[in-house]
Amino acid sequence: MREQAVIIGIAGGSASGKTSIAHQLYDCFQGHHKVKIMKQDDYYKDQSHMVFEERTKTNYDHPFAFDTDLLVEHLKKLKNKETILKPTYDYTLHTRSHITETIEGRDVIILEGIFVLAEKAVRDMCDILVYVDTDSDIRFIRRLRRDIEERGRSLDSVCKQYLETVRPMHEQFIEPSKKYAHIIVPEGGSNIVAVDLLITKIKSIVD
Ligand SMILES: Nc1ncnc2c1ncn2[C@@H]1O[C@H](COP(=O)(O)OP(=O)(O)O)[C@@H](O)[C@H]1O
Ligand SMILES: Nc1ccn([C@@H]2O[C@H](COP(=O)(O)O)[C@@H](O)[C@H]2O)c(=O)n1
Repeated sequence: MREQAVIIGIAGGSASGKTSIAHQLYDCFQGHHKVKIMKQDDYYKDQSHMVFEERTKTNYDHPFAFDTDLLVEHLKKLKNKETILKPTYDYTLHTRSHITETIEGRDVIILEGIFVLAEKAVRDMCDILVYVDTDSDIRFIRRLRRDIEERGRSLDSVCKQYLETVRPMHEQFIEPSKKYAHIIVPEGGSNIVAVDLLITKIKSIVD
């Protein structure tokens, strides 16, 4: 087994299927290796000093919304299989939760998030860079359903946020970051062939 962890970065638009692919990779490797899924969203800046109303106005699709310095610091430690104390995020409150997770050294780190490819310091930490490419209408429908069911949002708030920030920021930052990908996966987690190829490639590095 390698002395350093292998870091797989998975980027793509909101609701493109990053989490689904991350879980498929996790399920494949976890019996043989120590694996951890890391969510870039856990590194959204803490906003507990702001009132809730103010937090709803943040642009969550701009790089400034993230504490990228902390994420990179943690990735460096994870690369060397050192332990980190990872923050966790609460989408219903728009800020960090009080829970901190201790993550000990792992062989494989699967990092997923909208800016994994767009942020140079983050992508430079990854051994394999994946972009999940799913059409925007499909992503919007999935996001609408998910945000209402799981993130405590209303139909109006999802539509407003999508038009005001999610869509323009996707076009400005996320879509252009596709050029940094080693592998582009159309149709997200339902693309079994692409996920199989990805698994084969990761195995060749890890084993
Ligand atoms: N291939 C698919 N077909 C139908 N729904 C999907 C598919 N992939 C993901 N979803 C759903 O879409 C939503 C977003 O998927 P997810 O993998 O969490 O995307 P991301 O991590 O990119 O935001 C989730 O509710 C998930 O269940
Ligand atoms: N308080 C927040 C924080 C983030 N978001 C949205 O989450 C999206 C990223 O997560 P995915 O699982 O969809 O990749 C991003 O587009 C933010 O708009 C939010 O709505 N509220």
